[in-house]
Amino acid sequence: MNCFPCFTSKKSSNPPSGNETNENDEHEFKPPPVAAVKHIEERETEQPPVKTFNFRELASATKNFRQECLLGEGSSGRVYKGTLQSTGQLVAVKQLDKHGLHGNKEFQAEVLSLSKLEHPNLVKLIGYCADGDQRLLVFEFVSGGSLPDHLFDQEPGQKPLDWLTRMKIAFGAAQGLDYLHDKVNPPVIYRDLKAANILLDDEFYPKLCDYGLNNLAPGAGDSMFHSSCVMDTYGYSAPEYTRGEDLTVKSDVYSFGVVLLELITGRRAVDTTKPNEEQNLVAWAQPIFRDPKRYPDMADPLLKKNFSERGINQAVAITSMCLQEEPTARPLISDVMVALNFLSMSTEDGIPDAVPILSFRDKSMSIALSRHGSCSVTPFSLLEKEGDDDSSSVSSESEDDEKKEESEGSKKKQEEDSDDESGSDSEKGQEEEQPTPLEKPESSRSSSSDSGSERASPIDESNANAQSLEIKYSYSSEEEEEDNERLSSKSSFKSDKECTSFEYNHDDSPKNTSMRINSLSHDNHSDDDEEEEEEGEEEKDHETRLEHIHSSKSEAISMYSDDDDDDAGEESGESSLNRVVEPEKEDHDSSDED
Ligand SMILES: Nc1ncnc2c1ncn2[C@@H]1O[C@H](COP(=O)(O)OP(=O)(O)OP(=O)(O)O)[C@@H](O)[C@H]1O
Repeated sequence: MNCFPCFTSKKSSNPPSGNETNENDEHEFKPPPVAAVKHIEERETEQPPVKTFNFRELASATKNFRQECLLGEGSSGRVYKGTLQSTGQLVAVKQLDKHGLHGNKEFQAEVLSLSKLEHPNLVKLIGYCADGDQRLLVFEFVSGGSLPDHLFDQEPGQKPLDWLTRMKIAFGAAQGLDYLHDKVNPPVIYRDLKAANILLDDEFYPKLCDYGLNNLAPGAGDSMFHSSCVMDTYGYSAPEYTRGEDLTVKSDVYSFGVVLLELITGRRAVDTTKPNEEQNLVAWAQPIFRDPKRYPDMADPLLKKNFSERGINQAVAITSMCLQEEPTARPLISDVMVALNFLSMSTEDGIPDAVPILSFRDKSMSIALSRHGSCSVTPFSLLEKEGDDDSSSVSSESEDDEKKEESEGSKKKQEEDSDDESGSDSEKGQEEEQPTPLEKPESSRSSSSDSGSERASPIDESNANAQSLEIKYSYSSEEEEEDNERLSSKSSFKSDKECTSFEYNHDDSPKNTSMRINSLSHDNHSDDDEEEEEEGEEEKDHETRLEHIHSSKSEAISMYSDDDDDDAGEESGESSLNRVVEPEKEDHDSSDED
C-alpha cells in the first residue's frame, strides 16, 4: 500500500476494520489535512492515497466472486459484497467490465482523482486493484441498500420512509453534491445522479456512489458514450443533455430535482406501469408545479398526509426550481442544501422553520420560497415608509405574490443579462434584493387571525429580528475551527429579545468555508450598529446589511494542489478530476457557466 504522507489522516493511516467502525466516526467528517505542498520526492512517486489490492485478496474477500455475494450489476460492471481478510472490513468490490479497459497508468490516474474526493455523503473509495487485465475498485460497504429499495421496492411489512427522513436524505445528498460542486476546485459534475446511486446506511444516512466514474466506465471517451449515458439516466437527465449540449453543475441540479420529486411523490422517475401521461414523473409534475394549491396532493400516499403543509409546499417549490428547463434558472446546489436543511429539522409542531431568504447565495431560491411561508426580509427603511400608513404596511398574500412575480420577472432578466457572473452576482443580488413584504412565521399567523388573510406588521417579532442582518462568508483557518468538522446549523425564531441565528460551518471542505448568518434584533445590536445609529446614518442603519468577507485564502492551497505539475500530470495520464486549486476563487459558480 502506498499513501501520500500529506493525505494521510489519522483515519487513513489506521483504517477502521469494517464492523468495528465507530458509528459516530462514520458520520463525522474528518477532512484530510489541508497541507498540500508536497515534497518533490513525494510527487515523483505519486500513488493514490488508497490501498492497492492484488486480485487474490479481492477474490478471497468475495468468495471468488460468488453469485451469493453479487450486490448487483451496473453499466460499469458488477458489484460484490466482500470482507477483507486482513481487517474484517466489509467492502463493496466493483469489478469493471473488461471491454474498454484502461491502461494501468490511465486507470491509476482516475483512481488517484477519485481517492481525493472525500466527504461523509460520498461512498468512500478504499482501494483498487489493477492486476493483469482486472480492474477493480474497493469501496466502503453501505449497509442499508439504495434509496429505491426503501422508496419503491418495499418488502411486505417494511415501514415507508417518513417525511422528515425523506428530507434528511435529500439534505444529505445535497451536501454530497455541494461538496463536488462547490468544495472541489474545479467542480466535479456528477453526471449520473439518480435514486439508485443514493445508498443508505442503517440509519438512513445517505451516501452518493458512482461519482466520478465516467472516465472509468467502458466506452468512456468514445463517440457512443454520450448517448448511452442518456439511456442509463433516462428520466433524470437534464434537457440540455438530451439536446446534446454540454453538462454543467446545473445539470446535476436537475437530476437532483428528479430525486427530490421521487422522495416527495413516491413515484419513479420513469414508470412504464403507469398510464401514459404519468409515466414520466417530471412531465406529470410540470402542470402541478404551476398550481401551488395542488402541491400537497403530490405527496406519496404512503405518507398518509403526515407532513406539514408548509413543508411540502416548500419542498415542491425547491423541486420545481431544480427542474427548470433553463440551466441558469436552476438554483445552486448550495442554496438547495440550505433550504433542505431547514426542511429536515424536526420542530415541536412538525412545521419546519421558515427559511430566512437571505440565507441564499442566489436570489431565485429566495423568491421561490418566500411564496411558501419563508421569512422574507425587507430593508427597514422601506418598511418605515410603508409603516407611515398602517394600511399600506400590510399586504395580502395575493399582493405579495404579485410583487414577487414582478421581482421574479426582473430577476430572470437580470440572470439572462449576467449569467456569466453568478458568483459575484449572488452577492450583488442579495445587496440589491427587491423588497418583499414581510410575512409572519406560521406559528404566529395561526393565532393572529382566522380570516385567512395573512397580514404582517412591520414591527412584528420576526420583522424586528430581521431588521439588521449580517451575512459573513469567511474562510476560517483549520486551527480555529478544527472541532467543527461537520456542517452544523442552528436556527431559531424567537422573541424580539433574542436573536435569530444559524451558522454553517463548511469545515468539511478543503477550504474550510464558514458561512455565518446572524439576524439580530435591535436589542442585540452590535457595537458597530449602535455607533452607526449614533452617527445618524438613519437609512443605512435600518437597511439590511450584507457583509461578505473573504479573508486570506492562503489555505486555498489544498490537497488537490499539484502546483506546477500540470504538464507532468498530462504526461502521466493525469485524469480530469485531478486539478490544481487556484489560489483565489472569487466566483463560486462561474464554472458551470463557462
Ligand atoms: N458501496 C456499496 N455498498 C453497498 N452496495 C453497493 C455499493 N455500491 C454499489 N452497491 C450496489 O451494487 C449494485 C450495483 O451498483 P452499480 O453502481 O454498479 O449499479 P447501478 O447504480 O445500479 O447502475 P449504474 O452503474 O448503471 O448506474 C446496486 O444494487 C448498488 O446498490
